[in-house]
Amino acid sequence: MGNFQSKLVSDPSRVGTPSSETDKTAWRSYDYVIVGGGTAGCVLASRLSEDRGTTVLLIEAGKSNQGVLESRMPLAFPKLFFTQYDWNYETIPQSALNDRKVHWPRGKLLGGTSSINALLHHHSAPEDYDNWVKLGMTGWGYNDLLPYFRKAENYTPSASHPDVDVSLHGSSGPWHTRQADLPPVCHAIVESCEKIGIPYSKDFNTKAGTIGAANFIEFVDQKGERSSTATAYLTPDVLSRPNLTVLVETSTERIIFSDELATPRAIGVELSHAPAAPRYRVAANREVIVCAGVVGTPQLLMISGIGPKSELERFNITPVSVLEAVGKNLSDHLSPGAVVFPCKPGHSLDNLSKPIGAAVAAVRWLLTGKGPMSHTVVPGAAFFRSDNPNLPFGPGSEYLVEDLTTGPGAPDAELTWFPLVAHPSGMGMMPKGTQGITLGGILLQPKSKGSITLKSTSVWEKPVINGNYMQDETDLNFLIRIVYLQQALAQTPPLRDLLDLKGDVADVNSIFWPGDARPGTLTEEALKKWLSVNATSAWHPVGSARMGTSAKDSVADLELRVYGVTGLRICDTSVFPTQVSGHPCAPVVAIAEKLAELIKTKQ
Ligand SMILES: Cc1cc2nc3c(=O)[nH]c(=O)nc-3n(C[C@H](O)[C@H](O)[C@H](O)COP(=O)(O)OP(=O)(O)OC[C@H]3O[C@@H](n4cnc5c(N)ncnc54)[C@H](O)[C@@H]3O)c2cc1C
Repeated sequence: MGNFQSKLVSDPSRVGTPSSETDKTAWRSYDYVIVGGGTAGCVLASRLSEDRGTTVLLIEAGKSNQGVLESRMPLAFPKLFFTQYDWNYETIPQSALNDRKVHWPRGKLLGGTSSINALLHHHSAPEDYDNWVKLGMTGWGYNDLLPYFRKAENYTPSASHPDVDVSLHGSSGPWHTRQADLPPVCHAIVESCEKIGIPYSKDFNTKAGTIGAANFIEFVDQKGERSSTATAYLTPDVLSRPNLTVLVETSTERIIFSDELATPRAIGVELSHAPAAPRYRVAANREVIVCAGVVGTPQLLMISGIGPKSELERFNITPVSVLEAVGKNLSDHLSPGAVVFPCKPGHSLDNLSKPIGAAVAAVRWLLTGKGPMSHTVVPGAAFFRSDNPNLPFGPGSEYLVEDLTTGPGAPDAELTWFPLVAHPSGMGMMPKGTQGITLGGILLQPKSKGSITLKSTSVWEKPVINGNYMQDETDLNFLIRIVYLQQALAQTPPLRDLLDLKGDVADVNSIFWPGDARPGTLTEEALKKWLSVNATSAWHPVGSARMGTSAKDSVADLELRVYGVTGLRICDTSVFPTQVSGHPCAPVVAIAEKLAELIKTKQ
C-alpha cells in the first residue's frame, strides 16, 4: 500500500507551488493536468499515464472513493444524496414545476457521478451519434464510438441471458458490466410490455438500436460491487505508477493563461483546499484538460475568462475567449415522477422497507456480494417512440408531441421500473410499511433547454442552474402520455395479476395516486397539477459546453480543444453536442476513451 497511497494525496502543498511564486518556470509541472477526477477524468488519467514517459496530475475536489460503503454497495447509492459525497446542486425555482427547486445530485468523490449513480450501462441510440455526424461532428458517429464502448467494457456473460451476443461486448476492458438480475415482477413487466406493443429486446447496446423492453446491463463487478470509473480505471496498479499523481479534496479555482503569444495558452491551474486556505499553482507542460462535469466545467471556464460576453462583463472578468455557448444548450431528461402501484405480497423488495429486512440484505451483501443490495435499483426498461400509433396512450393520445428523436429508429421515451416503492421525490428508500412497485418514465428528447450561469467568481459558490423544465408544451404533453401508458401497462397481465389494484385512491397526495387512482379522479386538471408537483429531473444534464464545428455556437472543436485558446481541452457530459436518448455514463466513458487515444496518437 505504501507506494500506492503516496500517489493518492490530499495535501496540495505536496503537488503544487505556493501561488506567491510568480516565476512560472519554478512551478511544479506535469505534462497533463486533469481537473475533475470524475467519470471522464479517471478514464483520461488512467489512459494518459499508461505511457510511463508522460506525467499526469488528476485533481479532484471531493474525497477518495475508497471505503465509501454506500458507493460500493449498488443498491445503497441514494444514501449518498445530501452527504459530503454529493455536490447537492439544485436548480432555481422552476415555474412549470410549481416553483420547486429540483435537486441535482452529482458525485463529489473520485469517480464523480459514476460513484453515486444507478449503474445502468447503456449506449443510447446509434442514431444519436449519427446525428452528431450529420451536424458536422465527423468522427463521432456510432461506428466511431463503438470501439471505445467496447474498449472500456469487461462484460461477464450470464447463463440466464444466453441470447446476448457476447461478441458485441467488450471483454477485456477495465469497466465491469453484467446483467442486472430481475426480480420475478420485472419479468412480468417485460411480458406486459410485449403485450401492449413494445417488443422484447435481447440487448439494448447493439447496432440494432435500443427500442424494446429488457433488463439492463449494470456496471457491477463479479464481487457484487459498483464498478465506477474510479474502481475500474484507478486500480492499485494504476495508482502506483510513478508518473501519475492523484490529488483529492482540492478544488481548482481557475485556469491560468499566458498572454505571451497572440492566442492565450492554458499553462496551469490554481488550487486550494478550502476558500480561505493557501493557494498553489501547477503548470501543464502540454495541456490542461477540464473534466469537472456539466456544472463544474462551464463554471470554471467562465471564472477563468471563457464564456458569454455578458456573463464575463457582469462579473468584471477579464475575457480570455468570448464563447457564447458556455453554460447554454443545457439539456436534461425529465421524469413525470414516481408512479407507485400497490402489489401483492412477495412480488416486490418490500422486505427492504423494514429495518430487519434491510439489515439482513446488507449483511448478505457484505458476506457474499449477493442479494438485492448487489444490483441496480432499476433492473429494466422499455424504450419506445411516443408517436407509435399502436401503443395504448389512451386519453394521452390527444396530447400532441413533437418528433424530436434523432432518427426513425431512435426512441424519445423510456419507461423504467423499480421493484419497490421509490420515494416520490426521487429514489430514496421505501417509506415504512409500503409494498409496491414503481414505474418511472423519462422524456429522452426534451425541447426545453436550460442554462448554467455564475453566482459569483468563486468556485466555492455554486452557480445558478436553470433546468427550464417544461417550458414547451410538447414536454408536458409527453409526460401526460407516459402516465396513461403506465396505467395501461399496469392493467395488462401478467403484471396486472401481481398488482393489488383496487382503483379506490381519490387523494391526489397519496403515494398510490395516480397508480391506483379511483376512476374519474384522473382528470386532465388533476394530472397536470400532479405533474407540476412531482415531475423531476432524471439527472442526465448534458451539453453546457458543447462540442461543435464553430466557436459561434459551441465551446470545443472536434478534438475537444476549447476555441480561442491553446493548451486547453474539455471532456465530460458538458461536451455532448445534443442530448442522447438514453443514459449518459457509458457514452461519456467512450468519449473519454476516444479522446485519450487521440491525444496519445498525436503527442
Ligand atoms: C443519481 C444519479 C443516477 C444516475 N444514474 C445513471 C445511470 O444509471 N446510468 C447512466 O448512464 N447515467 C446515470 N447518471 C448520469 C451519469 O452518471 C452522469 O451523467 C455522468 O457520470 C457524468 O460524468 P461527468 O464526467 O460529466 O461528470 P462527473 O462524473 O460528475 O465528474 C465531475 C468531477 O469533477 C469534480 N469537480 C468539479 N469541479 C471541480 C473543481 N473545480 N476542481 C476539482 N474537481 C472538480 C467533481 O467532484 C467530479 O468528481 C446518473 C446521475 C445521477 C446524479
